[in-house]
Amino acid sequence: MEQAMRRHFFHHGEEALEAEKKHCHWCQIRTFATHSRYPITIVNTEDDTMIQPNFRFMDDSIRAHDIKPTRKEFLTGCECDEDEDCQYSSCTCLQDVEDDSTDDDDDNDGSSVSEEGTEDEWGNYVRKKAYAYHSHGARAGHLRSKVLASRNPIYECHTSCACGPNCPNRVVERGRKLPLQVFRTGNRGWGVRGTVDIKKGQFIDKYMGEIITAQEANRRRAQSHIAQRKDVYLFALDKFSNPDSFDERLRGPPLEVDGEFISGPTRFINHSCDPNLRIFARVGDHADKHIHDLAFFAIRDIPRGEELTFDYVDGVDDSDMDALDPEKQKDMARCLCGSKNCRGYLW
Ligand SMILES: C[S@@+](CC[C@H](N)C(=O)[O-])C[C@H]1O[C@@H](n2cnc3c(N)ncnc32)[C@H](O)[C@@H]1O
Repeated sequence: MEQAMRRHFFHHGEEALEAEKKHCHWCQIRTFATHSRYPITIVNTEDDTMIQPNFRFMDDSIRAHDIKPTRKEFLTGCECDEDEDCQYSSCTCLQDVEDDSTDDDDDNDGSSVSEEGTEDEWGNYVRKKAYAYHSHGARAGHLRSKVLASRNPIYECHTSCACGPNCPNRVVERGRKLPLQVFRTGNRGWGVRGTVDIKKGQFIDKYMGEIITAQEANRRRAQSHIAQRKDVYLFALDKFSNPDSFDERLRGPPLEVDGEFISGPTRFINHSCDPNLRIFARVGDHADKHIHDLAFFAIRDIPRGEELTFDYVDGVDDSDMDALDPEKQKDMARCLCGSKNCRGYLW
């Protein structure tokens, strides 16, 4: 680690080393557009281990050649005149929001949240807020508690919309706004932490990787030398999968994201049975539901330096009690999250 770091800092300014630079993780993260404001750092104070050399840092997912972009004529966006309008149920980007009922007091950020067409106590018409975020004060742009506690998808405005880049409903679209550190843990390989305090509801980053078909994902599972462990890097984009959908791309087996060899820092986030993050499906253009984003948000305040974790089996019923069966335990991976409510096994 020390040697590779010295090589990077003292030699990778030289032109002749292009081939070597391509494989240097520090050079890869330096190319990120956000590098100067929100850098990714890599540290190892535990041992001499390096991140595997065949891993490549990227700041967005890449689509496999056989995954065609949606045809232009199917792309649609909202036609809101003012950016501010994109918080309300009248914004067409929010037409599929499932639960846009009034929010709880805990989330009251001082703005009006009410049923559409109702009047407030002063007789003013109040529009129904439908977007997922707080709009005012210190929590502006943070996910509301009600959404955080749900497994609902997040619908955002995007490049085909009439609203501008500063529209409040473009939090994931605007990208990561936090410096993150990939660090060597004492017992679980690499992990990730924030180098600043993180607030409940704050967007962390997307899970990135190669977006591939289900067939290709299965081929990679079968080929992987870590066999069933390959699953830990493959995320199915199945939030909108529906055998009855009129969109054939939602009827078939979903696309998957493989972050094992090409990904961003979130690929190094470890599991905890008492996690501080959760993944949400995020949609921009409604014609791209089959290729939705996977966005990490903080589910509680996280002080700087605390390891970021999510529950690898969040929402999956583990009631078959395999973890109590000594025979099955032999094939299971022991969980080292150290939390009080640890289930004992990862899978
Ligand atoms: C997605 S990777 C996370 C990054 C990984 N630590 C690394 O060094 O590349 C998942 C792997 O990390 C390890 N891991 C993650 N959470 C763990 C936990 N709570 N207990 C034990 N191992 C864990 C397991 O080896 C798992 O297969």
